[in-house]
Amino acid sequence: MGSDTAVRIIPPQGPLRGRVAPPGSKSITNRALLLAGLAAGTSRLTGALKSDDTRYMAQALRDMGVAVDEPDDTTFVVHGTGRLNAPAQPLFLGNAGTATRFLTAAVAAAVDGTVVVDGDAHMRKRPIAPLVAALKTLGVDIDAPSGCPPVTVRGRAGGFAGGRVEIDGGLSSQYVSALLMMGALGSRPTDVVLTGADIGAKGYVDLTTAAMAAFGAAVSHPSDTVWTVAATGYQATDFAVEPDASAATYLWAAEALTGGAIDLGTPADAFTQPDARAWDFIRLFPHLPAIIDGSQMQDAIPTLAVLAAFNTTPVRFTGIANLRVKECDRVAALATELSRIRPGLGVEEGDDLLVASDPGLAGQSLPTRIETYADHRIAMSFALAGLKIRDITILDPGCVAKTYPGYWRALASLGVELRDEA
Ligand SMILES: O=C(O)C1=C[C@@H](OP(=O)(O)O)[C@@H](O)[C@H](O)C1
Ligand SMILES: C=C(OP(=O)(O)O)C(=O)O
Repeated sequence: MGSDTAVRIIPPQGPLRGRVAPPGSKSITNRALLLAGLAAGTSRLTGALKSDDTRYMAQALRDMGVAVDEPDDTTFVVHGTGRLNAPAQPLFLGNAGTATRFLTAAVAAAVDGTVVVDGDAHMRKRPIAPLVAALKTLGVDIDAPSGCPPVTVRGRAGGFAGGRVEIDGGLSSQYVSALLMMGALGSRPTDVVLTGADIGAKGYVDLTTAAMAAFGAAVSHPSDTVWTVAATGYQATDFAVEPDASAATYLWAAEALTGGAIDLGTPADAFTQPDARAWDFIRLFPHLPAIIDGSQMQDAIPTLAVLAAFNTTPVRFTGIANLRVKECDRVAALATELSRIRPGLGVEEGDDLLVASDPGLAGQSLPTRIETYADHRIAMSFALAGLKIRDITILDPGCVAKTYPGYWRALASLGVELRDEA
């Protein structure tokens, strides 16, 4: 499905039942790919996600001389050499925040030569200045004149001494993760010190340190705001990627909305990713609480916001300011598209999103063409509205390829009828 297509969701007659395993975690796949690429030796990553975001990471590694084989749909075999070559061209990373932020730091310590880290028009609007400033304090020769990609890094493999680096992770926890993964490449230990506002979704930093440990790194966390990374480098290893918790939220919500039973193959409490917390709310549907703090499960907010439209009482989402610097301004997109379904259904109040909620929406015909802003999560979450409301059409459905290329097939396999439209 290309960007000029659309898909209309036909609400199913009854509960959705069946088995759908979500794909591998984007966050974990991109950490594991990078760490495998930085290690000397062969690492086999199984259960991995193959999607736009992970293909950009894999291709960037290939562009820097790392052989990455793909023996099947869920496996990457990475042949690291312990160093990355300067690429002949800028690294093009689409709109993959993880790949862009993680590689910006890693290439400074692993490449001898100039690397331009770049992305598409959306990525060129996503801030990276705090990470660039932090890398400068470590002596890295780096520029990002617009404060967003493209970033030019003049790397010095073997030249990173480690030391102390301060970072404000208020806009993105990915800056913290990027510095941590770079930290193990120093000649001395690195202290990553958090300043400023608290980081959203600290759980992503935990995912980073867990992946680093699997590839032989040693990270201690002596206080809430400090991580110390030993100068170990990375060791190749075989690594199993867990399923994607953010992808799971759409399936949990589809189950809740239709009163169905979808077997994901992984119980909610088995995920280590932050978005799995959304289950604690989804299972309360249609009695979601009046206020939901989204700060620790940000990528699940589109799912919860669409679910909230069918709740018995209104829901205010707080702690979501940095949803404004994701693939699109998700606070604005959610308010606009909910209100396209019914005026006033979603309202922005400062950085909060207020969802008016109306269980009576279910069963109505409300012809609506949902703009998706090239944002996979807007497409996937509004498809859920189409399970209950007739004549919901999702524009640019192909944008789900960023993290869940099989999403529409998964819905179809559960019996949801999808009609392609122009
Ligand atoms: O570290 C990660 O894997 C991610 C961190 C979060 O981003 P921010 O840290 O930019 O909020 C999340 O939204 C993104 O999808 C994945
Ligand atoms: C914010 C997201 O992605 P990223 O920052 O990795 O591009 C996301 O997947 O919702």
